[in-house]
Formats: sequence, C-alpha cells, structure tokens
Amino acid sequence: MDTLLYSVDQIRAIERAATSALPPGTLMRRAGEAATTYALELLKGRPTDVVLVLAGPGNNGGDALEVAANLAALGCKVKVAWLGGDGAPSPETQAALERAHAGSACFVDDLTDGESHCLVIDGLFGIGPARPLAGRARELVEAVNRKRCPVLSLDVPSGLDADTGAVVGPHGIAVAATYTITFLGNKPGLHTGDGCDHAGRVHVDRLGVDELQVAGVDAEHARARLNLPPLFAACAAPRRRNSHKGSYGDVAVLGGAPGMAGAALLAARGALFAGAGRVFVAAVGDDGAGIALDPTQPEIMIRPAAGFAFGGRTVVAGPGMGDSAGATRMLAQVLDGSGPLLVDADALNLVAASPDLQARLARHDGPAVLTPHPLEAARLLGVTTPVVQADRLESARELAQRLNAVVVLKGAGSVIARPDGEVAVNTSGNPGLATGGSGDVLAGLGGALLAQGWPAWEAALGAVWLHGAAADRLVNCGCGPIGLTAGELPRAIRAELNALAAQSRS
Ligand SMILES: NC(=O)C1=CN([C@@H]2O[C@H](COP(=O)(O)OP(=O)(O)OC[C@H]3O[C@@H](n4cnc5c(N)ncnc54)[C@H](OP(=O)(O)O)[C@@H]3O)[C@@H](O)[C@H]2O)[C@@H](O)CC1
Ligand SMILES: Nc1ncnc2c1ncn2[C@@H]1O[C@H](COP(=O)(O)OP(=O)(O)O)[C@@H](O)[C@H]1O
Ligand SMILES: [K+]
Repeated sequence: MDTLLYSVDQIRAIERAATSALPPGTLMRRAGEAATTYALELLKGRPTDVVLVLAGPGNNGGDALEVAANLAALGCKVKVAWLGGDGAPSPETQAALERAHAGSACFVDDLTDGESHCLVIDGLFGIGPARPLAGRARELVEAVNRKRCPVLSLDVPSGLDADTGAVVGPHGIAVAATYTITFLGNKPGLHTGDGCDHAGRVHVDRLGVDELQVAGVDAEHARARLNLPPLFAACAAPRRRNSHKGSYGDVAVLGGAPGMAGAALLAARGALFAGAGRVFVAAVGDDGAGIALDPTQPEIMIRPAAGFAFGGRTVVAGPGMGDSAGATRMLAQVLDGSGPLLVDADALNLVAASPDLQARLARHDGPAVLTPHPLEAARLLGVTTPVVQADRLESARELAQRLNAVVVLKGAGSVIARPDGEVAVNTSGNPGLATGGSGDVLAGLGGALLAQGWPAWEAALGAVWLHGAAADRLVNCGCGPIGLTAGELPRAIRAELNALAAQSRS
C-alpha cells in the first residue's frame, strides 16, 4: 500500500509533469488498463453477467470509457451510462468515447432498477467536483447506491472530496464503493470521515509515474501519510530483564470528579494495561472522596488531586474531570508543569473556554498530546462540528499549530497532526469504538506510552493505532462491533502492544 497521501493540487502537479513527459493520452490509457486488470481480478476472470460503467463528462469519465472499451474487447457484456457535460470533452476523453462506441459496449440512457450486474464501474467524477452532485448525476449515484453488486470507483468515489473525505455539499451525495482504484498517488479523503464509508478497499496504481520524474512533488512534499506501525514500532522495545516498575513511568489521571469516576478509571485501566509502571487517579473534588478503590483493578492508586505530587509523572488530564473551579485550578497547575501531558475531554473544554489556559498549554514545557473528538475540536477552534468535519486534516493541523501540541482529532480515520503541519491518518479501528468510554481508554493508553518514554508524536501515532487494532482484534473474535464495550479494550490493547514489541525485536 502506498502510504503517502497527496493533495489534489499535488496530484495535479504530478499529472502535469507526467503528461508533459509522455505521449498524449498515455496516462488515461494506463488508468484504463490498470482498472481493467483490477476489475477482472475482482471478478476472478471474465464475467458472464453485465458490467455497468458510469462515465462522467471529465477525464474520470475518460478513464471509465477506456475500461468499457477494454472489457468489451475482451468479450465482456458492457453497458455504459454516459453523462455528457456542457463543454466539449478533453481530447483524451473524446478518443476514449470513440473507442468505446466503436466496440461492442452498449450505451444506455437510463439505469433500469432491478437489472442485475456483476460489477458497477464508477467513473462519473474523480478529483474534479467542486459542487454537490445534482440532476442526472445525482440520480445515477442514487441508483448505484441502491444496487447490491460490488462497485469499483475510479480514482475517487464520485461526489467525495479527495482532500477532505467529506461528501461535496451542501446536501451532496457520493457513491458508496466496495473498492476504489486510485491513480498516481494515494489521497487522504479516501481514509477519513465520510471517505471511510465511501471508498471501500483502496488500491493505489501509480500509472508507472516514478516519483523522481515528478519535479517538486516527492515524499518530502507529501505532508500526510497513513498511520501504520513502521512510524512508531521502534519505540515499542521489549522490556529489559533488569528493569523495575520505576523504569516504565508513572501515569496520573487527573479527573474522576464525584459522579464521574468511570471515565477516570477507564483511562487508568488503559494506562495500566499499556504498561505504565504505576497508575494513579488524582481525583478532583473537595475531599477526593468520589472514588476510593477500583475493586476490579486494585493496582490503581486513588488519591485526592489537591496536594497530589504531579511532578515527574505523566499527567492524563480530563477524563471525568468536570468544570469546577478546583478542576480549573488543578489543570492550570499541570499545564504549568514540565512533565509529559495528555489533555482530553473536560480538560479540553476548559482550555477552549479560557484564553489563559490556552496560553499556558501553548507554553507547556514538555511533550503534549491533545485528543479532541470533533465537538471538542470545534470548541477549541471556535467553530461548529460540521466545519471541523468538512476538513479534518486542516482542522487538526490548525489546532496543533495554535496550541503547540500533537493533536489527535478522533473519529473514523483519526487524524494525528504536529505543529509543523505533518499529519497522519489512522488505518486501524472500526465503529465498535463508537461507545462511551473508549476515548478515555485511548487517553490512558497515550499517557502510558508517554510515561514509557515515547516522544509525543510517536506516542500519539502508536496509541491511536493500537486502540484501533485492539478494537479490530475484538471484532475478529466476535466481540463487536455492535456492543463492544470500552472496558474490553485494555486487555486487547495489551495483546497488540506485546505483539508489536515482540516484532520489533525480530
Ligand atoms: N488528465 C490526465 O492525464 C489524467 C486524469 N485522470 C483522471 O481524470 C480525473 C480528473 O479529471 P477532471 O479534471 O476532468 O475532473 P473530473 O473528476 O472528471 O470532473 C470534472 C468534470 O465534471 C464536471 N463536474 C464537476 N462537478 C460537477 C457536478 N457537481 N455536476 C456535474 N458536473 C460536474 C466538470 O464540469 P465543469 O465544472 O467544468 O462544468 C468537468 O466536466 C481524475 O480523477 C482521474 O480519474 C487519470 O486518467 C490520470 C490521467
Ligand atoms: N466510527 C468509528 N470508527 C473508528 N473509530 C471510532 C469511531 N467512532 C469512535 N471512534 C473512536 O473511539 C474513540 C471515542 O472517543 P470519545 O468520543 O472521546 O468517546 P468517550 O468520551 O465516550 O470516551 C476515539 O478514539 C474515536 O476515534
Ligand atoms: K469516480
């Protein structure tokens, strides 16, 4: 899998450089060939049933017409729904249209509901659409999304924004593909937000365009990548035999105000099962009497936050912390400290509401990771949740820069961003994680990795990936996604982390 993620502007630059170096029409012909080969692979050979090809007015439509012509030439039954535009097609698309017309592909005006196909090829729109699909384009997408057969999108599911992973709106619609073959380079929008539901399995074909040919756009310029173990596995060293609990750091969860003990305990369990040497809950409240003991996890030490010695410990601030004056005071104290810090949940809301806390956070003298879900991110940025979700990568980048911290913008395809603009989009996880408390476990896990000496960037990448991989492990053995509980995650995280550490030695 190509793990670098390119913006549409970068893909256009690659396309321009390659086009000028190659004979006219080469890239489209290669895209058509690559998609034809992939389609036949998916169909396990030449199908006897009809392949339906949707072709739009631009070059994405040209790719689709190439596939239609290729499949027809191989003896497949092919129907083409061609959506012409107002202007003339590009010369390559015109040539592809003529090729498809010259062969045995049958052009149809409308899709008949109930007609069976073995595969739909979606070549309506690729990286082009800047406005929501309407009229016949929308009707075609609605018809495709009602079909039960597999759908292969070319380059990008039509109607999806390749940069952001949002359906182009307002009130837009996008193809829900089973597979996407994407050209020239991988794209972030296929892996986050709505893209997770619309792209299906993503296959990258670079169309033979070597990065070295591409002036100005290479690995260093792709400022986004997929989050996978090679980015952080080196931090997951096996334990030295001659080590002790002090070797693996202390995590203190600042939270668990009266009535909100569960969140702090889940974070503490996340930290414990991810290998922190000692785990504390510094319970916020007048007397810290909200919780005295976690009976199923007596290893967790519960103390009143007032007077707790945070120095030298990794602090996970926020789970069940509430918004009392005491909580705000304690948070200011840990922001002013110099230890590793993970800020989540209520602590993020307090920061959002206070320019003073924001300034303290930006000045924090030590590694800092923030883990907002989209609503918390919206509060921090002073915008609405739809604005955050409309461009998850940029929202995460903006927050990381403003608050001078590594930011994890949670949700399907979590985005991890650094203040210098580098981002990673997570690849693991499933909607089983959409359950109360799973974010608390992530916070504790991140704290444990920081406590064991992982730098902030690697700790954030590792925590997000391990959390998702733990959920995938649970689903694979029948524990979800429906009904997966946050309390089941810590043991699965332990299994994933130990597997990673074992691999890093071999
Ligand atoms: N060039 C090359 O060498 C290669 C290109 N490649 C392929 O080209 C794709 C990019 O092609 P592209 O730039 O033509 O954009 P594309 O996605 O087809 O859409 C633009 C068309 O859609 C129209 N349109 C837009 N929105 C609309 C709406 N809501 N409703 C209705 N119409 C709408 C828009 O019309 P306009 O906005 O001009 O009115 C225009 O006609 C790329 O994804 C890849 O598949 C590969 O083969 C590699 C080599
Ligand atoms: N649909 C999903 N796909 C993948 N991960 C998800 C999905 N929904 C939620 N998650 C993950 O689950 C966690 C939820 O965190 P959060 O919203 O803070 O929940 P809570 O506050 O209840 O703990 C985050 O890590 C998020 O990325
Ligand atoms: K498409």
